[in-house]
Amino acid sequence: MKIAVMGAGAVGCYFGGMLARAGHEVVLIGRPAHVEAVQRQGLRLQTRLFDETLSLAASTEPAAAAGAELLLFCVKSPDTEAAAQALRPHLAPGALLLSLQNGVDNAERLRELLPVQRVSAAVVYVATEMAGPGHLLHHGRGELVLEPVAEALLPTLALAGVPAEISPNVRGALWAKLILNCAYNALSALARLPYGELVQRPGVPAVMEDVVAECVAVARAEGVQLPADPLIAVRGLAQTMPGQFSSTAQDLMRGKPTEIDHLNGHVLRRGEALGIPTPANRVLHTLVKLAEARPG
Ligand SMILES: NC(=O)C1=CN([C@@H]2O[C@H](COP(=O)(O)OP(=O)(O)OC[C@H]3O[C@@H](n4cnc5c(N)ncnc54)[C@H](OP(=O)(O)O)[C@@H]3O)[C@@H](O)[C@H]2O)C=CC1
Ligand SMILES: CC(C)(CO)C(=O)C(=O)O
Repeated sequence: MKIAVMGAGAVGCYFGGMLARAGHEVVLIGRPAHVEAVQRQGLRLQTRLFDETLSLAASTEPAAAAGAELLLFCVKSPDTEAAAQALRPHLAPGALLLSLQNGVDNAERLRELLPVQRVSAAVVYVATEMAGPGHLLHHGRGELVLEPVAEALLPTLALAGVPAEISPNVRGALWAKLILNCAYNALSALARLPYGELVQRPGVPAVMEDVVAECVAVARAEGVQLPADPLIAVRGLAQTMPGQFSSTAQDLMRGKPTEIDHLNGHVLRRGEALGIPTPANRVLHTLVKLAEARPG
């Protein structure tokens, strides 16, 4: 299968790399530093189970997606519009596009922006990072939950070592992940603490409960069916990932823009539209925006 990855970063290089390793014709579309490294010396895929360097195509040009049957859309949520506009002229209408992104509305936005008939949101359960140009470091997991439109892809993913399942309630699963992000990401970023220490600090569990209650109220008003009790999931995350810093913390530490507008920011915008107060989410969103704007 010809596969294009838009956004050759931590998620794109992992899933694109796994598919290339299974023999598919994969092209990574990304920024010059990563692309040049992959062109020069291949993609190093350092996972928990193996450490291999793969030879695969890489380009800085969205035109490299021409002819792809499958697109993995893996940019951060604030980059969705720009990346989609760049891809738009090069997509075949019959292609299947998977949005491998956090946030709950990327697939919806892509359906409006792109001429492809099949778009599926993917809930991504993986921990990966770019250890350097052309070097992907995988810390664990790697499963996807997809919409029914992507069902035909399951055998291909399974053969590539990517466990995936189809859910009729991907929206609920995306919201469940959004609630974890709303509870942890901003607090971990602002306090610069990993989850295990964060939840030990006075006041933090109570703030998280307020954040979750607001998210649940907005989700219910949106007609979202949450698959499980979000508060139990939130309490569990610090136990399963005690050493983890949120992606928002990592972005701020690297001086990069965060996805906060699509996390707590999304909840507060939907809350405003639906007449549901979201003061805890609003404060966290504003504090992260202030931290993001701090020079250096
Ligand atoms: N990393 C993880 O473990 C997980 C991430 N996610 C989600 O997956 C999504 C992707 O995250 P992640 O892979 O970590 O992010 P990264 O920043 O590592 O990767 C995205 C890459 O795409 C590049 N990019 C952005 N726009 C374009 C463009 N128009 N053309 C070419 N390249 C572009 C970025 O460059 P630049 O930085 O220069 O803009 C960056 O290199 C996010 O929504 C994230 O929340 C979900 C679960 C786990
Ligand atoms: C689930 C969580 C909170 C894990 O770190 C995450 O998705 C993130 O950091 O963005």
